[in-house]
Amino acid sequence: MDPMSRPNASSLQKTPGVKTEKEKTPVDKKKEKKTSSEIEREQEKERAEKKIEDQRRENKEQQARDLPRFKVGEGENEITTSKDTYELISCLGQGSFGCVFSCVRQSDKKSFAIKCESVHARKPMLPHEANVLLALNLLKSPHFVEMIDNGQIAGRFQFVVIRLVGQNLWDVRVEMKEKRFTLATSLMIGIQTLAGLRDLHRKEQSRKDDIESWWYMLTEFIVFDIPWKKIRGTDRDGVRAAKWRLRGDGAYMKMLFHKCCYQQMHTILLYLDSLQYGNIPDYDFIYHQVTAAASVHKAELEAAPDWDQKAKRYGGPEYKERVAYIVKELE
Ligand SMILES: Nc1ncnc2c1ncn2[C@@H]1O[C@H](COP(=O)(O)OP(=O)(O)OP(=O)(O)O)[C@@H](O)[C@H]1O
Repeated sequence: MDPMSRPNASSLQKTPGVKTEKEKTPVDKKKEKKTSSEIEREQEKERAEKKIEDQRRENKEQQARDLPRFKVGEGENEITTSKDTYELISCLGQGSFGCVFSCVRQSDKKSFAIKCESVHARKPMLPHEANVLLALNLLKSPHFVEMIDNGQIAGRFQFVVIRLVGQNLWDVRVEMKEKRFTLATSLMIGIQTLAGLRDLHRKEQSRKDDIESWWYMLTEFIVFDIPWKKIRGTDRDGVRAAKWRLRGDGAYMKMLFHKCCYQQMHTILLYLDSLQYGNIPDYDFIYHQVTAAASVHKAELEAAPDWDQKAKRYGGPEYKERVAYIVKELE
């Protein structure tokens, strides 16, 4: 034996946390002894998981290849429909299912946004979104962008051309000082998004659920340091559990809104919990709770929003009460 390879005292030293043969109990030994069918099952599971993962990756790569291969000044930077040609200018963002570009309509040089989705998307969303936009455009809702054109590049992607708007609220908020909105702006956003949901809910069934999501959005704006902020992302169950705690734990809810708006936000949540899935929520009641919160805390809803301090006052659409709830019109 080569003396260099002979085991020495140090190589036989026990690894911390690992039991020696002598220390192992019968249960430990049983655990170690996997039957061949158990090993096979495990290997099969691993192979199946890898296959799913590979398919997912391939599908994503395929989708990326389908979308416009855009590069400023070169690449694919024009999309033509039967109505017009749109020159792509820049990439505005990527959603969960495609990408959005700013573009210029060639006939009149007006700017728009163009939203594209691969025809290989696993759960196509754009056709549904286009239908919803069309219906909302018929209703002339000021809370949704106008869709002016749509089409498809065969085998590659489908697209809608919509009005170009400003940055999304998330990005606007991140750019704010302290990354948060003032109470007045938060409540004003609450009112506008509530009115938007009310318009949207003239096609839709999930009204209660949507208003509940709206409530959590507004809570994040008002409270800022929400308990589920740190667990956002992958841990959906953690977020759900933290949100549900608000329902059963009165003290927790009070603590969350200890600075302001407890009364009104609590009333809205109790009201939402009293609704059934198919009920049409009383949007005006919720609106009155938000305006009550503004008045109690002296938040001026007519003031210029945080992102537009040059404006003298808020210039967006106003919440209209007692709007007739026309469900039939779109059916
Ligand atoms: N009409 C538009 N005008 C200007 N920017 C837009 C417009 N539509 C979308 N964007 C930008 O593109 C980004 C992606 O939009 P998209 O609608 O695909 O996804 P999202 O609404 O952010 O998320 P999700 O994929 O969950 O719906 C938006 O966050 C926004 O910054």
